[in-house]
Amino acid sequence: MAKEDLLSLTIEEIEAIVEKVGEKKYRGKQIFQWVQKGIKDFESMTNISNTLKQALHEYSFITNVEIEKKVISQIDGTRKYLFLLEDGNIIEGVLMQYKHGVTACISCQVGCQMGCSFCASTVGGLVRNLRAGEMIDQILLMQQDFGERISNIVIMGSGEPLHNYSEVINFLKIVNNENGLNIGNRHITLSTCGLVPEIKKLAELQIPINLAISLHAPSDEIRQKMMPIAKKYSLTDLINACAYYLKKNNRRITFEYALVKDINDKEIHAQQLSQLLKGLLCHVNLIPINMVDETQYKKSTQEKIKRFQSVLMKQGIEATIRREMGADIDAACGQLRNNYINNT
Ligand SMILES: C[S@@+](CC[C@H](N)C(=O)[O-])C[C@H]1O[C@@H](n2cnc3c(N)ncnc32)[C@H](O)[C@@H]1O
Ligand code: SF4
Repeated sequence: MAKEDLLSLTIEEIEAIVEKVGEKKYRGKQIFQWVQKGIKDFESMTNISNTLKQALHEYSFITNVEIEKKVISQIDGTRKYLFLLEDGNIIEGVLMQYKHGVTACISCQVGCQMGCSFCASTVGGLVRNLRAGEMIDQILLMQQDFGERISNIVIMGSGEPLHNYSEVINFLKIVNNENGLNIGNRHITLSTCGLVPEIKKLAELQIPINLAISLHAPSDEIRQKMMPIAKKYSLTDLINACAYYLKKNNRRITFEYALVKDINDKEIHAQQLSQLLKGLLCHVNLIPINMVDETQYKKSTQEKIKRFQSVLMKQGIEATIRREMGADIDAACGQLRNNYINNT
């Protein structure tokens, strides 16, 4: 039997293991509390008997991610981390300090298969999915390193969360548990490039997380040039899935729109976008595109971005311009990892 990763399991799943080896069910909760505190060895679990520790050794292990490198912004204290997984793979995480608390941005896959033309995370393709425990450990490590409670999570590092659906759902269950990190669903944002069937599946679960859709284009034609997923699902399919999500959850959806010079940043594009989103309970987050070595895209000017915003606002679509965090350590998402891999 393959050993189970305790950090990837819910209390109920650990209870099942504990009962299988003839111990009392409540021990499951105690073990969950230890692993979710970041304890990595069974010996430190002081309220667990030696017999149970022996059984845990036999049937399970605890994920152990390590910090490989850390860069701290001199401007706003934003921290970028490279994490080393047990199989030698490298992923990225970011910690940002806001007035309303500390936010952790985590990865959900090593690399990404989706092939968006502006994104550094997809350059080497998808290596593998992360387990829920590997997502939890990124948060535990950043929290430990920073010394303050992380109150918000964004699943916006490398990878497409809805392409690693079941482990991401497990992660949401675990991170929300009051015996563990206890981060409320309303403080969690899941960002997706728009996998339509999975958006509908997620809608059915009615978990009150924030959903962000990486839209980036007002028409199928432009979106297909930027994001291969747009060839599989049209904007009509995507917007219908969002409407279904809203019907089930009644929580405002965020649309992310990275402005690229001359590609999607003209007034006509803002008009088209307003038409597309009319009537939806939503908010548009305008992002100056981060330039990635591997692509030819250029940033729109601040003036153009402001004009784009004002067209949306005039049409009644709420829009904000994302504040850049850690501008001095600004490596676009996935870029830090790529540079590291290329130079080692
Ligand atoms: C790296 S993705 C991970 C989550 C998910 N795969 C998605 O696409 O939403 C997080 C966000 O970063 C955006 N992004 C990726 N590359 C970017 C770039 N070069 N400049 C600005 N935003 C970028 C994505 O479009 C997405 O909105
Ligand atoms: S933007 Fe998201 S979906 Fe697209 S390649 Fe990057 S990580 Fe993958």
